[in-house]
Amino acid sequence: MSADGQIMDSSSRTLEKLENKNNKNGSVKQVDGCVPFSHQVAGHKCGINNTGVLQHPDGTILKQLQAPPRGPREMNFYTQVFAKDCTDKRLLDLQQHLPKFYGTWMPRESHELYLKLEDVTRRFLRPCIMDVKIGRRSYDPFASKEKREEQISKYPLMEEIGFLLLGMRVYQIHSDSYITHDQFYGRSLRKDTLKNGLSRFFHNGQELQRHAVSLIISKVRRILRWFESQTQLHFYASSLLLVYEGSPHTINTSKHKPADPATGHQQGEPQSKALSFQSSLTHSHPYCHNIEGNTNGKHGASEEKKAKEIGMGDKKQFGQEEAVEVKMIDFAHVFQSDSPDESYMYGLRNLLSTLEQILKD
Ligand SMILES: Nc1ncnc2c1ncn2[C@@H]1O[C@H](COP(=O)(O)OP(=O)(O)OP(=O)(O)O)[C@@H](O)[C@H]1O
Ligand SMILES: O=P(O)(O)O[C@@H]1[C@H](O)[C@H](O)[C@@H](OP(=O)(O)O)[C@H](OP(=O)(O)O)[C@H]1O
Repeated sequence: MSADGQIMDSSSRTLEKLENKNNKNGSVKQVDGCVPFSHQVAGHKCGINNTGVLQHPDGTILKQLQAPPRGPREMNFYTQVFAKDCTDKRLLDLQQHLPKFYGTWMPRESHELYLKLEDVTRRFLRPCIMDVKIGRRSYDPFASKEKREEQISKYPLMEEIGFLLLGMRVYQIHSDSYITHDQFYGRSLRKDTLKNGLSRFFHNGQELQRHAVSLIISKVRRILRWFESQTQLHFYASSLLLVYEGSPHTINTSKHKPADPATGHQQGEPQSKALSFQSSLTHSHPYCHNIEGNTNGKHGASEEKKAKEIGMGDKKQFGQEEAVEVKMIDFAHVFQSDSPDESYMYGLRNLLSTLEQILKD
């Protein structure tokens, strides 16, 4: 559902309205069937219980508009790129690198606005997810001195490295659980530990998922090509969301396709070729700080449930392309320009060369 309306300043009150406080039984009452999105690995957390991004019952995700100017800027960006009458070839080309945008959404009893977006993790059974901030500066040209200093102090190496791991979640085959790393893990990485730090994202506890690395490299290269072809936009403090399938299960082309939340029409689906990520072992890394509970039983069942929900039957099959996803997200600081976005491209190139190094080892 789309909702026109005045853009409101975002605040922690929103989710209090959206998701009424715990009732006497301790359970959380949801409004409009929306629940906290379980695959968020970074970003602002707002509302009660520190909930951040929400998931709509139709499978899309809802990102609350941030306070102006950030929220309206992000909304305008999505609106411009996905405008039905858009004829700008560069923007049309950009669409494939973004989550699909389904307009704005408003809870029934609130005037708070949300962006309604494709869930990039949706088709995966056990999505391994990483959020990487790209660029040499994580503040925009209009940032105050304080903001600049604050951002620089968080990761002084940003200028030299050009990217920062903000968070990740990696499925571990043996334990049927996820390892997570937060922004402090990313900030702990130095030039000499960056490659191993990044490689943790591709390690399932048994082996390095080399195939996922190379598929992600090709998708990042495509995004780089888009940047090389355009001079009209500059992206600051924007991220790449990298996703690959952590489940060892493959296969079974579905007869049923998930519905497109915008149209109710069925969406495209993964093709039929099986994919197995096979590779050699890498070293373990000292920064692992959190292992999410064993997923046996609970998550095993939810994997099956999800497979059914997304119409994949008991198992899932990916073509090469569909086995990974790389999308640009977080557009609160995108500005018009008339020159190439050298800072973002620097970050992409360094990310690519670090990924290539991982493959060479
Ligand atoms: N379209 C999407 N599909 C799946 N997950 C998403 C999507 N958009 C965002 N997320 C999840 O939500 C997190 C936060 O998103 P995003 O970076 O847009 O929020 P933010 O609050 O603006 O971030 P920041 O605090 O870095 O500015 C991401 O790290 C990712 O885990
Ligand atoms: O990673 P952390 O420590 O959570 O820091 C936040 C992160 O750098 C966000 O990217 C930034 O939002 P912007 O990119 O939109 O500036 C936010 O600024 P904020 O505190 O001003 O919201 C920071 O607090």
